[in-house]
Amino acid sequence: MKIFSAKQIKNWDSFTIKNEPIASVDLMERAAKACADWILKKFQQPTSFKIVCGKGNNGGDGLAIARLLIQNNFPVCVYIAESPSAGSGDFNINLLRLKEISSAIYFLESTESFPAINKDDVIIDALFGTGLNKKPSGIFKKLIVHLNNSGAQIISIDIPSGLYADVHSDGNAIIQARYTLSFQQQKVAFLLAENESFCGEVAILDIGLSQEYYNNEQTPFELIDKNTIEEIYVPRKPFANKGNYGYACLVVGSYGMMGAAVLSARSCLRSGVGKLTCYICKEGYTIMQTAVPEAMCAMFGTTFIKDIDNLKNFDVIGIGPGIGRHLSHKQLLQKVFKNSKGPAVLDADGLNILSSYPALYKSIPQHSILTPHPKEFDRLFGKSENDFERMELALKKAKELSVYIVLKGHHTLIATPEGKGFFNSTGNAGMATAGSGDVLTGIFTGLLAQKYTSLEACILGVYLHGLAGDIAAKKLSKEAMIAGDIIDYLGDAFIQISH
Ligand SMILES: NC(=O)C1=CN([C@@H]2O[C@H](COP(=O)(O)OP(=O)(O)OC[C@H]3O[C@@H](n4cnc5c(N)ncnc54)[C@H](OP(=O)(O)O)[C@@H]3O)[C@@H](O)[C@H]2O)[C@@H](O)CC1
Ligand SMILES: Nc1ncnc2c1ncn2[C@@H]1O[C@H](COP(=O)(O)OP(=O)(O)O)[C@@H](O)[C@H]1O
Ligand SMILES: [K+]
Repeated sequence: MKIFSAKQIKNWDSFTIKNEPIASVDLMERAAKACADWILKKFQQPTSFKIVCGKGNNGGDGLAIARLLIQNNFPVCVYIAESPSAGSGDFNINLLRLKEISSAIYFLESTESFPAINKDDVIIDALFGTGLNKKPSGIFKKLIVHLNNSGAQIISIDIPSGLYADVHSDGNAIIQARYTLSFQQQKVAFLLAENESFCGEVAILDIGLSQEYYNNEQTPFELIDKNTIEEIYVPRKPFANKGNYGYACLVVGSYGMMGAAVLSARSCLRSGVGKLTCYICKEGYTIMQTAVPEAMCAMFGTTFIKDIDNLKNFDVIGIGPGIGRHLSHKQLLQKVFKNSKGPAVLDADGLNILSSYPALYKSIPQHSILTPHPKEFDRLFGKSENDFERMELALKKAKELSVYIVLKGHHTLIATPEGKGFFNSTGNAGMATAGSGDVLTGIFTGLLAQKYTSLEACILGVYLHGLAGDIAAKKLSKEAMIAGDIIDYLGDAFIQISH
């Protein structure tokens, strides 16, 4: 699903109004109705709502929601933050409509007029939406702090007030919502870790914006969903033999870190690869042959010997999980780069070694997949001040090096050489456990070996990994699940996407 910027959403809104056609106030009513329906499902009588509105269309939404809740017999008080700006047209229409059925409408002109809020009240935040055009200051800033300090649950309409949709919000006073009810689609700001404490649970409400605009409008950002996966996934052919599904190599593990090797080997095999050889240190031989009998093993000395022969035999090489940081690994990386038939997969200490030798960056095979978590990313490309900056840098570096950068997190970002950013929609905090990343490396390696393109392997890989993690969390809990469980449920994840 495409993710549009605030400006594009505004244009989408106007396009819908003009081409559906629908009056803008009726579109606002549709948005308010979607919010009110969600709220009515969630909250029972006698919840008392305090709705805080600005004077733009976000405030207009708030006024319309107030009317709909009052019509459903909920106690509602409305507070309008005064400002020199005139209310928007649809705000004014909705104010008149509300005045016909309620007198509990108050204008906030100073801190003294701020309402006392009971912890059991539910606040609806309709102060600013995507039209936020400067840092909230003065009474607005104080109001946001007052609402956050109240201890009451806050439902933000469209976006937590004070948060920018497409750029870093640089110290803004921002509403800390328990729920955000946003229209039509996700916003980039919701997908970045730095905004977690503001957005709460995000619900996306369909308000019927134009499909035609959606189809024709270009955007660099997409959220990976079921539809994306349906276009990529290729079912196995009935007459296939293992030669059809590739020969993968994993350069993994070292003394004390054979677990990473085992996890990546198991997940590679469980991703459908035809054949796998693991290059491991000699201390790991028995471990690997016992834990993963399906994988073949080739051995190095204690810390990997300088040469790996026969790398050219493989369709794809994945390197990194558990290899540690040994001096000889520079040569190892060089060998892998030189002998890769196509893209390679680089993870963990593979990336850390790379970051010590920036001169090697330009010899990374084209369209390789780099899978850093934010700290590894910063080591590779320098420290970023915030998540937006890191995201932009990932897009820039992916283009510059012609690689796919999988920046891991809650919504993992795939930055492509074409300048696109795909956010993952599966996965959960139960996956924040040692070894989850090793599992992902195995999946990418397995998918690449099966001739998925790098982009397809990235998209399918992160989605399956997260989905298997979601199934594991459901069966075992986020706390008790471990990385090996993600592998155990990969099969269920494949079954889900293939139906
Ligand atoms: N698009 C859709 O699909 C649909 C969108 N809809 C809704 O419209 C919303 C967008 O509405 P919008 O464009 O009127 O902007 P909005 O967020 O109300 O803010 C503008 C107001 O805030 C003020 N203001 C801004 N920053 C400020 C600051 N720091 N400090 C103080 N004031 C500040 C600004 O004043 P100004 O600066 O212009 O004087 C103006 O009064 C969107 O989020 C969604 O809720 C739905 O109704 C229908 C479907
Ligand atoms: N809170 C979370 N929500 C969703 N996915 C997560 C979360 N925490 C971690 N993950 C996923 O788990 C994996 C962790 O990788 P990484 O940090 O390399 O771990 P390790 O080095 O222990 O294997 C990544 O794919 C990441 O996206
Ligand atoms: K809001």
